[in-house]
Amino acid sequence: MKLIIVENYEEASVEASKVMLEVVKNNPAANLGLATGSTPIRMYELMIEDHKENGTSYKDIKSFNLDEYFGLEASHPQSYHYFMNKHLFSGIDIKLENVHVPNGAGEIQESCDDYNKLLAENPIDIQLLGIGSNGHIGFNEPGTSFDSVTHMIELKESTRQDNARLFFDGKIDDVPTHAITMGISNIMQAKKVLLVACGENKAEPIKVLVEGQKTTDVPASALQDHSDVVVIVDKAAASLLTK
Ligand SMILES: N[C@@H]1[C@@H](O)[C@H](O)[C@@H](COP(=O)(O)O)O[C@@H]1O
Repeated sequence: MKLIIVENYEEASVEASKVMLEVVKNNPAANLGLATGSTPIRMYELMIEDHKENGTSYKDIKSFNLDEYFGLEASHPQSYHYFMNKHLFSGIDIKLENVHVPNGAGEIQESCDDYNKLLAENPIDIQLLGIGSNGHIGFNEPGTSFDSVTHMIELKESTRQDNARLFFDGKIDDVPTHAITMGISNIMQAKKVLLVACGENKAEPIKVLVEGQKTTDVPASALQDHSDVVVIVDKAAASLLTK
């Protein structure tokens, strides 16, 4: 695991965009595993700036998002599909037919099976991850099996609170109770993983990921077994690291 500790969110975003852009520049037909949440927003802005200034093209890139709220259509302003269009896809030249987000508004088993098939056919070159304050990756909440593939999950109260605060004007009742997420086994199959975490509320799960024992209580700790992981954290998220 390569750990990069930087001063703040802006520096973390700059470092993360360098890692993503290196993959895209080396392989203009790469398969990108993408993430939502507040953390990647600035990194996506930097990718758009690079596309406009340097002409990096995404015309042969395919994208595969980690997760989607269950019950929200892609057109819903709080859906992760909508988030991706707003924060990244509308600013680059990716083809919309090459964009993939789990279907949160379809029949559950069919949506999960379709996504697993898609991932099996399109190996991911780099998987971007944030981390939940309880250590979740994607929406794989504590207790999820490391063998899991794309599945439906019930969100923890703390996760719904975190996401209500950041995206739903604090209204927890508006946050869906379930989501469809890539499983931990899908994530582990990516050739490279880039995890970015900023802020004090990420310090506990980052400590377990970097220095702790692998445990399903902190799903991100599964990454200890991946051979190519880059973890970028700001000082606050690194504040409990001792080694
Ligand atoms: N499903 C997403 C995760 O993929 C993301 O990593 C997490 C952290 O979000 P933030 O970056 O806003 O802290 O939020 C959500 O739960």
